[in-house]
Amino acid sequence: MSNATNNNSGSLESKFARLGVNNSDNRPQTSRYVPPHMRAPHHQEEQSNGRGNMGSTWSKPTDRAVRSDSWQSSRSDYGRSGGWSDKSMGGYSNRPNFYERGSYGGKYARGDQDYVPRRDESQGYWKNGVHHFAARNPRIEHELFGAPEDVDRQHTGINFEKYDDIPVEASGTDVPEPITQFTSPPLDQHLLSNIDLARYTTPTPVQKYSIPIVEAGRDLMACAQTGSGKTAGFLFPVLSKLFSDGPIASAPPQEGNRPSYLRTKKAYPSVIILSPTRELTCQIYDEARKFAYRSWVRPCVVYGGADIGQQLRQIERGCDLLVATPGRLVDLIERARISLSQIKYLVLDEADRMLDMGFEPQIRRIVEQEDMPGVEDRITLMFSATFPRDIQYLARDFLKEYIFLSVGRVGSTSENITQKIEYVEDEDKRSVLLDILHSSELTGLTLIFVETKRMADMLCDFLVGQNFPATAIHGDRTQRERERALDSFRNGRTPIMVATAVAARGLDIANVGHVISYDLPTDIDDYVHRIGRTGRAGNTGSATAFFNRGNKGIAGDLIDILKEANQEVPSWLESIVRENRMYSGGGGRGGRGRGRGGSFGSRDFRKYPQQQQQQNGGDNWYRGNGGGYASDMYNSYGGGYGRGPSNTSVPVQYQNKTSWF
Ligand SMILES: Nc1ncnc2c1ncn2[C@@H]1O[C@H](COP(=O)(O)OP(=O)(O)OP(=O)(O)O)[C@@H](O)[C@H]1O
Repeated sequence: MSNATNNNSGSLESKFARLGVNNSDNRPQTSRYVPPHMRAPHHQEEQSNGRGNMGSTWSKPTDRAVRSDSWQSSRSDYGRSGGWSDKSMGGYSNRPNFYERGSYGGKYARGDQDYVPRRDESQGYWKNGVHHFAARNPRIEHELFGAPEDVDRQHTGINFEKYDDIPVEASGTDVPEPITQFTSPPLDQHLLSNIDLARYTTPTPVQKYSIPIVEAGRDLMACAQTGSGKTAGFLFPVLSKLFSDGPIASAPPQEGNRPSYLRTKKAYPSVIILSPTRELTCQIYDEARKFAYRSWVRPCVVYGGADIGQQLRQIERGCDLLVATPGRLVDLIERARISLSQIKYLVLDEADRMLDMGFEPQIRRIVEQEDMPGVEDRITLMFSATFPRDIQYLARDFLKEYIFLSVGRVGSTSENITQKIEYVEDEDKRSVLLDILHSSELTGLTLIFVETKRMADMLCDFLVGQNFPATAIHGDRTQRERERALDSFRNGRTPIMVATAVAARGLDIANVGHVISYDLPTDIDDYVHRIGRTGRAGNTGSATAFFNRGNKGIAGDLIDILKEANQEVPSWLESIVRENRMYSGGGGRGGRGRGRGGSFGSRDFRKYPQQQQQQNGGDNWYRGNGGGYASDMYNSYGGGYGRGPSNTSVPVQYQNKTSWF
């Protein structure tokens, strides 16, 4: 213990010295550490002197186009009661206005099964087995694909090619050969033209494998590092097939003998993509719009917290690909506005998070209890950077003969992210944070993760009070506030955002240079996703975590993650883990052990024979129904989830984290 403390105090004191702290100001010192905002008394004066320069080395993100409007005045959207004149009124300015012209109704409007009409001028259509494309539209193209020099678009970074060095493992029967280029063998020509517009030149490893797997009609569970292109990994093969095959030929079921004026306009999408958070759902929708540009496929989006009337009007005009959060989708099904009877592709993105958030009943209802075709008659895809074992239950029920694809170690972080763990006591966190924010090394946007909504508010207020341009995003803010916050972060008006786990998954924001885990999560997978908001698409980024004894449950997993990504492991962290082990009698870790072994491996549970599962002892939750989902990857769990052998019906207990964020 003393070892850890000493190491830490050493580092704090050296910081202290480095910063030239003047101790003679006789301020009451509640801590040995002196916050930067208290160090130089004249500092505040500088700040109040007009715009100043924030009185620090803090500078506007250098590589970002600086808006001509007052940076100071747009320091934060926080606490404002309105006055936002932003035309988009939200973070997704490239989302279409749902009241676009040209409503032509849904797919079967003319009773012609092979006719998907054009719904607006940017929409193509399908007729007599031929895909007719809409004319190109420079305005929409700019809105969807931006310009090459746009700073708020993700550009591939220097390490993009290095993705190819990551080992890939694909298990299952008859795994199709990966492709090497989008053009060999080629994806649908129209999709290729949209990929060109998006300026993608080479597929990432997950795309190289997922494209032929899905095109071969196989189910897939894919796990690849954050920021490595999983979204296109499922969108490309699905859209390519839809573009070349056209709409499903079968007619939707009739609505009985109800008179036409009583019939609701029901949508019959071919693709459903479920995702856990509203922001991620919108982001996937934006990607779908890009790659479905000018085609017959019309993407739509529905998510909670937004006006359902508007979403219904959008769907009424035709919906071939629906991106949805589970709760809102159930709502629309109950209102008989969506039928799942024509679903050909079901995608579950970040499925593990959906379980964490307590969405399992809704997901099971959508997939098993409505009119969705059964597992044999649809293609089901699951994508995430982490696959904790709970998700295997869903896989067992939702997927058939699936291929398990792991790009790199399941749940590992990208080496593009430089990780640093700092020992910081709770009472020192604000000061250390200010230090980091004042550091001249900081470039780009900074995302700060905290555990509670209250803390997000408090920390944001504190930062704004310190003249930092900050905003916050969490589940207690209205959807509109969330979108505004994201928007002002994304475009650099408030280059600091304090967030709860609501922003942890999937969000792809260009130029996030630094992720700070102000509070560490209790689950290592959450840590992996959070830091994955930086270092995306081959770019580099840094992540700093504040660790103290309250986080010791995650220490062992943290060390594994650091070692795997070739990061420096602080000696005090190793001491804490050793101490933990001694304290717990040499047993496993206190937290969610990952049971890693070897330098590379997968978690395809089907690969582990039943006998081996039993040998792992205490956690043999396999099902005796021929599946054999082993748990040896999690052998440090130490039970608690015990699922008796062969078809017992002990309910699985999922930790519901919804209230946390
Ligand atoms: N083949 C490609 N070439 C260039 N850029 C790509 C390619 N595929 C994806 N990208 C870009 O990489 C970024 C990250 O992609 P994406 O958001 O799909 O990652 P992800 O693996 O889903 O991450 P997460 O696990 O955080 O959800 C996006 O900005 C996307 O536009």
